Amino acid sequence: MSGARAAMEGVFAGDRRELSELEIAPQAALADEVRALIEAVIHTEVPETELREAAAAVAALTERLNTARRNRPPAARLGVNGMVKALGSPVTGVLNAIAPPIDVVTLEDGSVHAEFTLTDVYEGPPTFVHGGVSALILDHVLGAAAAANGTPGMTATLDLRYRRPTPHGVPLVVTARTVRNEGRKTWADATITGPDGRVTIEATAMFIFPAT
Ligand SMILES: CCCCCCCCCCCCCC(=O)SCCNC(=O)CCNC(=O)[C@H](O)C(C)(C)COP(=O)(O)OP(=O)(O)OC[C@H]1O[C@@H](n2cnc3c(N)ncnc32)[C@H](O)[C@@H]1OP(=O)(O)O
Repeated sequence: MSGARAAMEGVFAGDRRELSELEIAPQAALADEVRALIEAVIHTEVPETELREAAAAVAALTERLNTARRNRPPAARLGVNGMVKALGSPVTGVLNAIAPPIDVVTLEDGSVHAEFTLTDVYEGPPTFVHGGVSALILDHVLGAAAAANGTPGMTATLDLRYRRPTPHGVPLVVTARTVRNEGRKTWADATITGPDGRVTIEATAMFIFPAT
């Protein structure tokens, strides 16, 4: 079995250490603090001596956390369809400080939906979200829609149409749905919508369940 096929099998099978909600909470709280730290590092104007002290303090913390490590990011069976959620996902992972994180829900009609706000940590052009960050989020929700359809796959193609800039610091909506499946291939469509109700990005992707 190739790495890709094994990864897809893992979407539905529990092949990772699974944490309970009680185990997740304190580690998610730590990730929240690190998220705030990332923002503070970008915006701080404290003097150089304080920056050096802060760097040493963070290095000491990292060393402390590394005294007991897992060899893979953990998962939790909190999703629908018996799907396992990757707690370290850069989009939805509550344990990943670089994830916003976005809470993606599956609706009764099989589409997936999330409401979220991105801070200027994800800025590309001034005041707007980086296009690559939007692509990351869209790839994820498109993949989640394919998985929610019972047909997960690796992203084979991802097409984006950036219709207008996506602002940060305001509520955004992302939705995705599976539109077609043929054998190992699944197609899905998605949009990101701004607070004025206008679509900022349209996306379509094709996912392939690996042969081997
Ligand atoms: C822990 C769990 C968490 C769960 C969370 C759930 C949500 C997760 C959301 C995460 C979302 C994030 C997701 C991610 O980030 S996935 C990461 C990004 N994607 C990749 O890295 C994919 C890399 N590529 C591959 O692994 C393989 O090439 C794949 C699997 C895609 C195909 O390799 P395979 O060996 O199986 O294919 P085949 O050669 O037998 O060809 C079969 C057919 O497909 C056609 N074809 C092939 N490639 C392409 C292409 N690129 N465009 C168009 N067509 C293509 C080909 O012509 C043929 O067509 P036909 O002749 O039959 O007509």
